[in-house]
Amino acid sequence: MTDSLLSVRDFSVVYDVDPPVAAVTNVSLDIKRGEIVGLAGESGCGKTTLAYGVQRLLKPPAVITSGDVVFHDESGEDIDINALDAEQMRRFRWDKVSMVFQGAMNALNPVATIGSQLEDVFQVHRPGMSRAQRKAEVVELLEIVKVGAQRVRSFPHELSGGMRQRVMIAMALALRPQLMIMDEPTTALDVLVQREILKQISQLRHDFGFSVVFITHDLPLLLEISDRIAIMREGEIVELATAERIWNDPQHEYTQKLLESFPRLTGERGVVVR
Ligand SMILES: Nc1ncnc2c1ncn2[C@@H]1O[C@H](COP(=O)(O)OP(=O)(O)OP(=O)(O)O)[C@@H](O)[C@H]1O
Repeated sequence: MTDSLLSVRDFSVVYDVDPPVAAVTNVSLDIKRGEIVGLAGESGCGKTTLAYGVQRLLKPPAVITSGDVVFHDESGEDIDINALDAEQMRRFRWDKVSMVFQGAMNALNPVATIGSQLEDVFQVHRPGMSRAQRKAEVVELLEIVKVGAQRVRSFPHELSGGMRQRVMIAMALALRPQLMIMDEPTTALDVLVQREILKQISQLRHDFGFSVVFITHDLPLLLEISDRIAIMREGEIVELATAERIWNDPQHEYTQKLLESFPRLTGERGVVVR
């Protein structure tokens, strides 16, 4: 089994508008098994387009103009994502790769309990599961993400933003995927709640062994949580290195500028606790 979980080669996406926007240009990236890769860069640099693109989640006017994406499954099989049909892709997305979207916590159905929404995931993707098994899985998930099983009958509005986001993480975790893509998962939350959730994501990946692609414009946050960080600028990855290296010895001028743009990093060393 290879150490690499997802290999992206020469991946490019253009928005076919007038004039066309080259949102992602020739990106190559390997995500290793069990690692957290941060994707950082200013708004509009192409982070979301890249993350959605590799999962074939983009809609017109987006056009993938080049690139290969291969998923190295834990079974040993290599899955060429370009070659999957719509149904295979749909299954792949939840089973192998799951996603926590920007503002996901507001995507919960307001008139259904969180327990029933979690159960739905199993009903759709594990149709052979009994009702009792589904309920047991939901209880376990709520415990894992520290929402607590007693909340199973709560409606989304009865939970805080942080709790709702934990429910979304539980949903993304439900089918035990090998990769979780998180797009600004904590941006809407206050700093303390954000920290707790980050700690938990880090702990969960140790417990379950999945990899994480963590997207945010918040570089200080990525320095804390990531093993490696890819710095994106205008559709290209300009630097990819360990978090330590990005922090202590950034090579690219743009990375240096980006680090300087965060006042909480330019103060005393050691502001970043890893
Ligand atoms: N539907 C679209 N039509 C045309 N251009 C688009 C479309 N969606 C995104 N773009 C452009 O593609 C580029 C990359 O956008 P993208 O949303 O991927 O960046 P991002 O780094 O994720 O930004 P943010 O952090 O604000 O989400 C930007 O220049 C954006 O304006």
